[in-house]
Amino acid sequence: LSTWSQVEMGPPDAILGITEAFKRDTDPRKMNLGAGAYRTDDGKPYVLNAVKKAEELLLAKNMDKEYLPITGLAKFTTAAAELAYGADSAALGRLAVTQSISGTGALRIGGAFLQRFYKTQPTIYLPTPTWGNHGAVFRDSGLKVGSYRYYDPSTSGLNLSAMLEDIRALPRGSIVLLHACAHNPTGVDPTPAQWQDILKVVKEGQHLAFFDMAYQGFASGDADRDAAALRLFVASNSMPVVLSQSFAKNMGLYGERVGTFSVVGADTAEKDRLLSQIKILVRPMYSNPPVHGARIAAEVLTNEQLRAEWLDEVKLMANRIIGMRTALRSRLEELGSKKSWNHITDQIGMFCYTGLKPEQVDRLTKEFHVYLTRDGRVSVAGITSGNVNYLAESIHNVTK
Ligand SMILES: Cc1[nH+]cc(COP(=O)(O)O)c(CN[C@@H](CCC(=O)O)C(=O)O)c1O
Repeated sequence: LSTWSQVEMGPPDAILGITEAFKRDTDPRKMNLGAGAYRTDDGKPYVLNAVKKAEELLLAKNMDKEYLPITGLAKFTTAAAELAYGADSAALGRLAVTQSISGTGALRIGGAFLQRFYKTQPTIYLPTPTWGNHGAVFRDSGLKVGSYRYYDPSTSGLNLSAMLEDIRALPRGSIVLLHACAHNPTGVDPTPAQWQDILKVVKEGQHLAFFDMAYQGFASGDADRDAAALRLFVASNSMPVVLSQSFAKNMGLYGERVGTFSVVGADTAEKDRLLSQIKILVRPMYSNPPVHGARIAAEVLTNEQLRAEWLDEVKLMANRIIGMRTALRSRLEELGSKKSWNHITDQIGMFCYTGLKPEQVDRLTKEFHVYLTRDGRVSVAGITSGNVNYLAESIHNVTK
């Protein structure tokens, strides 16, 4: 009898498993609208020019491969924090920031940190729906996981009153996870005025705001605009704020795993204490982070020319996605679809929450070779001018 005979076969990942199924499909019409990874209009992954130039500059420097400090490359974490909080933010001087293994790693450090230092047996409350991996990351961090209402299927928009009601009802001092911009999977973001309402109830409940910012710049094409909610909460200085930041999408550094986790401290002395404990937590987790991606991101963020080019490319990616939203919606309307598709262009960021039912998704995949997650989420980045008509016809066929 093998040592591992009791180990069962686990299910494929709800998101990453879609790409595996897509790769197995041999039909030439196949489309991968699963994982949130940017594709150009010819359907290819995109390595930003700013990133390529940064790598050339790095190569010329003949750098060594020594260990980074536990909290990573300071040149990167400093620049990344400024990007997120704003270069003029009063919080920067008292911010405990560490490099992380992209956004997922930042969430995991955050979960572990809060489990160890934030009250006893804390619960984190996630929007309904939320990114498919959030629950597992925080459960595996030892947190209890709850939820609050967020999306309104009847309007394909935000159910603000329900969200505020649920947050008001949370136990005092709960952890509330908030998507800073480009909500995944719905693409539904609160307006600036709605963020003010959310701030008010988080403050009243003395809750901790855990911002997950995985798409800064990618949502609106404007990095400052996409960070507005985070900066609003930090500037209010009225509740604890922590942030997980990812450069996977906005810098195209997916596989380089580049991100940060940060805690806003009360002052520099507190920042030092926080950092000392984050180091003690990270050291036995993975000791220190990968160097190459952080060097690329630091180069792009601190070299004026590369930074400007990068911001142009982020806007280019965001605009291509917005263009595909418009093309898909108008094609569906041209086909005479009786359903309302306004939400396709009202929603923002990488994803469109189509409202397709799981059985309609199954038909899209089986009959039309269109791959997307069963909740009906479409990664708009996978849509191109070459396949948008076929996609519209396929969706029309399963929703008639
Ligand atoms: C909200 C959110 N937070 C964190 C992450 C973590 O990303 P990373 O920096 O690579 O660790 C992602 C990626 N989610 C998209 C990418 C694939 C994945 O699920 O992972 C997605 O939902 O498709 C998010 O959508």
